[in-house]
Amino acid sequence: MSEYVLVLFYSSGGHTQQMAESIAKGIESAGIEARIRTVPRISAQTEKTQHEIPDEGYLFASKDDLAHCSALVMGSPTRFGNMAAPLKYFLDQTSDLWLSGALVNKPAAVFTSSSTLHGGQESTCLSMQLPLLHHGMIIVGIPFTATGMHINEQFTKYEGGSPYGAGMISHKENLSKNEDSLCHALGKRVALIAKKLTC
Ligand SMILES: Cc1cc2nc3c(=O)[nH]c(=O)nc-3n(C[C@H](O)[C@H](O)[C@H](O)COP(=O)(O)O)c2cc1C
Repeated sequence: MSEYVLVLFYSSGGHTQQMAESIAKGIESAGIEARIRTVPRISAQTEKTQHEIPDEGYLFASKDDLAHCSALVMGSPTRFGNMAAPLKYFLDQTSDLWLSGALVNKPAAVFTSSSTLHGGQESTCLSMQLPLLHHGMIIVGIPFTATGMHINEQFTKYEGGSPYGAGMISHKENLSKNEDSLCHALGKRVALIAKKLTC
């Protein structure tokens, strides 16, 4: 079976998706396939349901995508300081993987995009790590030695990115240079750790 890192994200406005794509480039720079998958919006019983295959964009993740990955990088917009419900809904259907220990000892990292600097990026990253810890995954962060995390830059910048995970402040259209560099670094780091753990 081929080795891949699953980049699992939800995005309604495209910012978190940009991060997922940058992280995927970092993963592939380490010589492992990045499999990008999203999750459907949640709809109430009274609303129309979505097709199994989305009309556009990335495929929806299956539980098999998660069960067989070598590592996971998971991202969501910040929603009231926490992950968005569609991603949580996907995770809430993974009890069987928890019971079988399918994700135990696999590396995992998180990322988020929020509209403001103090809008809860860190609480979102930390709370996204909780279910992954329950699954027995090994949490990977971003060291301060990474370009864009240097202490002088952290003191002055109005950008996302922390030791807890990659971040993007979405008042602007695109990832800044530092944010992009931290997404890339996180993807590469997770992929390199996955390689070391599997060989
Ligand atoms: C219901 C809701 C809650 C949100 N909560 C926060 C928040 O707590 N802090 C914040 O800075 N931005 C918040 N936002 C803004 C989004 O985090 C931000 O626009 C994000 O970049 C969207 O990502 P996307 O383009 O990938 O969907 C919220 C947006 C929505 C719709």
